Amino acid sequence: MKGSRTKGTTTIEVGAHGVALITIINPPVNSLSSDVLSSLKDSYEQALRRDDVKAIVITGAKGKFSGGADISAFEKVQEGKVNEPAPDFKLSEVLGDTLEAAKKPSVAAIDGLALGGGLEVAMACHARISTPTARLGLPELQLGLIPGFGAMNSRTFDSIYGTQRLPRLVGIAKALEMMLTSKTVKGEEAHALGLVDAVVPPNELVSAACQWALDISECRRPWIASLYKTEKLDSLGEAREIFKFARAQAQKQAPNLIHPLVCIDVVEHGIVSGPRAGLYKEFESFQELVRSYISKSLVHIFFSLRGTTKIPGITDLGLVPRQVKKVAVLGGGLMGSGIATALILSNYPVILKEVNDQFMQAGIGRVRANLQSRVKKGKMTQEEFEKTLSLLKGSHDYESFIDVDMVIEAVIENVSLKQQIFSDLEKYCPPHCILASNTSTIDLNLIGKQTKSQDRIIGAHFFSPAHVMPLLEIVRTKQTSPQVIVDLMDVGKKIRKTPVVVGNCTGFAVNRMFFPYTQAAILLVEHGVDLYEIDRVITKFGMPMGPFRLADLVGFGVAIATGMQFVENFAERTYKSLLLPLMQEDKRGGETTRKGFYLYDDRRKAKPDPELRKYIEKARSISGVAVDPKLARLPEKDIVEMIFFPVVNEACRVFAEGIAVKAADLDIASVMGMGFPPYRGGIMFWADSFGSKYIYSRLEEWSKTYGEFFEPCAFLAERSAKGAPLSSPVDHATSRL
Ligand SMILES: C[C@H](O)CC(=O)SCCNC(=O)CCNC(=O)[C@H](O)C(C)(C)COP(=O)(O)OP(=O)(O)OC[C@H]1O[C@@H](n2cnc3c(N)ncnc32)[C@H](O)[C@@H]1OP(=O)(O)O
Repeated sequence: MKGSRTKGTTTIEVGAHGVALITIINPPVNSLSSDVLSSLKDSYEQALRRDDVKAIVITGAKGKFSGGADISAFEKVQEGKVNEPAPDFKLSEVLGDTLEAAKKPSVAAIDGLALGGGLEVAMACHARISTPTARLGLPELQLGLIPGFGAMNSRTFDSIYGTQRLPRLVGIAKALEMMLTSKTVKGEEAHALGLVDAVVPPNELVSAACQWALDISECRRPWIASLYKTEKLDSLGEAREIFKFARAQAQKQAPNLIHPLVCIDVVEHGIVSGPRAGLYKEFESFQELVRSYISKSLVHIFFSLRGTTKIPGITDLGLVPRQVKKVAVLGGGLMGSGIATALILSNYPVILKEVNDQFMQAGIGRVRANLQSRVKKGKMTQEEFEKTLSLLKGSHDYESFIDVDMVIEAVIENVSLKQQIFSDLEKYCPPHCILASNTSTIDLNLIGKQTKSQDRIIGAHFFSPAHVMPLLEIVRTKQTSPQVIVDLMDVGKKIRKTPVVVGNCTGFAVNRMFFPYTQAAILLVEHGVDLYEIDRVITKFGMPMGPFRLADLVGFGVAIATGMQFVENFAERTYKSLLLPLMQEDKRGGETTRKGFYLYDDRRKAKPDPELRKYIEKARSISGVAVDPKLARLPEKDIVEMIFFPVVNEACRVFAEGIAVKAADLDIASVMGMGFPPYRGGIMFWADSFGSKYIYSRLEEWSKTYGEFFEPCAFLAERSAKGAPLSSPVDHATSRL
């Protein structure tokens, strides 16, 4: 699959007017594989040699300029399969610019996208013409890299160098913003910034670019080498201030990441010491970064994200998703209203059903508030607000369900209530209608037990707030039909969620991984680790918040109810503690009650509470646990391991049971559902950086001292005995899929 992307070519066509049109062809995004680059260099040299060519236009086939360097090539470097970048890189090669210093002018004709190396090629041309909808950007930082195309391809097509050209075209501050946020700009904005020279409709793109190239060659327009432009550059003093501010921002936003700082250093070096020195630094830094753990992790996440939609036996059957025209959501609470918001934002007409008018109005009110907050943030106009909200209709009965194509049930986690609802749905909805439940823990077979519609029952597990969180856990039972899975995946994609398809069990994949996360934290606290220290260390590790701050946010009611499901189903590995119930008894229910593990002021700012000691001591005495002096002085590294290795242990069980098709799906589920830092590659990828033997031995050691909660599972024992990675495919899983 990834291998097929390394092909590709370019074509060259010389028109009567003397312009050579070079087209990059490498579907689906015209990535710059080494084959494409060699061919680009050949075509370019041919154009330079030919007497009938006065000027050159570079474009991309099928309305896409280029999605940048071939990311699978980085993966090969990272896996040690190839030894690129070329070790025989010489500065003379840098000086021998292929594009910018050539004797004939070149113009980039940009439609669709010009990203990363794609934009770098365009910036090395002497002018750029784009369509209004084209997206231009340098998103390399998302892959743990810096724009450094020349470094990667010094043998074939050298001196493209994005970190040096973008500041000279759009100014230092805007260039840093574009690189550090990886955000793209559209044609018109790119024009206003000076990144492109003209914006034209798609059907005029190539002819306008050809004319522009001729104009340059015939001296009617300026011949501009962006590397040597200076008018957009600030004075050195101003530039230093911009770099200082950017560094402070980068450190604040991503304290664990080095590559944003490297990017700033490289840009600064080019400004202070000149573009050539900047180019050399870019090359050196790129070589280091491409082999870094962070880049490996982020490249792994890039492909794993796209891999979630490839499910053997489902997505390879050639099924076409059916059109879902109308959706009903049952329950207007926090989840139901969030789901309805996500749907109407993507233009799905939605019926929101509640038990009575009061609840229905409250549900619609929540949707309205969700949309209003978008208006406030400038993400939506008032007119769009009205139009979007008009897609939502309230109802208290099932009469209007006669023509819905999908129902998503989002009522409270009560088995008999859900069973009743699904029996009703079977009666009122058309026979093709998809019957989905947003349950976060309950077995779907139980929910659909009283129906004959098991083949169209499916889990659509959203994460709160549902209109914001990017993950959609799609749960299939053994009876769910492949067509229904494909339909829900399609709706998921349309509402901009990443769907991860998992098997049916209590807690599915994400909540099963979450369960030991909170449990381990409570166990450590009862054994003497400071609660706020745990949250601090876990946040420093890269989670959006620590386990206790999260419990406050979710609310103790939900946390206790979910916990009960796990106690019932996985009693042997549950650490039983009364800490949460004791606090709840005292009306400390988390953030909504202004008191949980933290105290909250009017602006929801969390503050530690010394009072907590009394609850911890009481819970400790009920559990019969004594403070372990060793744990009271636990180093940060051990806190991280004692919290996350139990999560790895559960992820291994989920994988071994076949709940997840591949380990990479658990990486995505952990990143998008739990907030696990993407630059650590996801839970299984991170675990493999320690090795199965190490994790197994640590868990075994702790299980002897602190009990069954830590006991390593059979899968971990087996992988450890073989010294095998945890993420290698499972051979004999008793698949639940
Ligand atoms: C040295 C240089 O400075 C470094 C670089 O240039 S690094 C590369 C910079 N470019 C990027 O980061 C862009 C990455 N790609 C994207 O953001 C998106 O794919 C896109 C906006 C181009 C297209 O999005 P979308 O239409 O939703 O398609 P998407 O599903 O993401 O991609 C389609 C296929 O192209 C592949 N693909 C996309 N960009 C690719 C790339 N640059 N290299 C290799 N494969 C790529 C995807 O893996 C996917 O493959 P699959 O069908 O086998 O799963």
